[in-house]
Amino acid sequence: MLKVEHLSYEVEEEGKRQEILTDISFEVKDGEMLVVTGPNGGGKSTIAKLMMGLYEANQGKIYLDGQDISSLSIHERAKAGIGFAFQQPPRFKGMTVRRLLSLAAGTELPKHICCGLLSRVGLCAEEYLDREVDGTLSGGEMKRIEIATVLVKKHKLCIFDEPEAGIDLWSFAMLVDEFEKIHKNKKESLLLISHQERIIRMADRIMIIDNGKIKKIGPTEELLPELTEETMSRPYCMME
Ligand SMILES: Nc1ncnc2c1ncn2[C@@H]1O[C@H](COP(=O)(O)OP(=O)(O)OP(=O)(O)O)[C@@H](O)[C@H]1O
Repeated sequence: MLKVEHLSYEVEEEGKRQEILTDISFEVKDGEMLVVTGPNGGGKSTIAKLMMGLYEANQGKIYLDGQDISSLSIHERAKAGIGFAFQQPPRFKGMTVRRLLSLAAGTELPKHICCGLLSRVGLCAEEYLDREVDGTLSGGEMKRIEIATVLVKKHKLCIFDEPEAGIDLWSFAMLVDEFEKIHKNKKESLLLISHQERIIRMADRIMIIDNGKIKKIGPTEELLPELTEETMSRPYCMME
């Protein structure tokens, strides 16, 4: 289980301190799917980056299965069982897709396993295995390859930051199926940041982040009607 207690994060810009997140506390239980949503700039990606270890919180603690992981590096958190896919995946010149998948798996993967993984995210495997993970891949291709690096092995917690961004409708449907499978298996917990109604509907619970604070957190059946109503009356809107 992931347990987050009183997390705050601030940055310094031109000598002025700016609070990005204030007193964030929540849990993701074993096998649970928590979807984080809310207006642009609210602080969702910052939460994901704090969980991954890309940023260090100014205050608060993060526990994974009771272990305090607050000061562990990205690498150590990955070893502790956190898998993550960024909103904008990094590119690695000189590294092939097959090598990247093997690195994520922690073992040299045979061709048929790599092909199976790429097919799960809607990529025609043979075409991509020897491609470099560099600027020649489109945003949507890169995004799907990164999602495949999370699917490559079991994690205690998988974090996906806006997996829908830049993905075509056909591939998106396949990704939703993958998330559903993980969710039904109940062997991994899911923390998904999304604006997509299909993903939000799959959640066990929803957390709405607005202006650096938890605006609401609760069961999907309770929050979804409110969320739908609210988005109709303000500019923030969920994608159907
Ligand atoms: N290092 C930083 N320096 C200054 N401001 C930052 C920094 N990181 C994040 N911010 C600001 O913090 C706020 C939250 O950003 P974040 O990316 O977490 O929002 P978000 O909810 O994920 O938004 P979106 O839905 O657009 O992806 C934004 O206003 C952003 O500009």
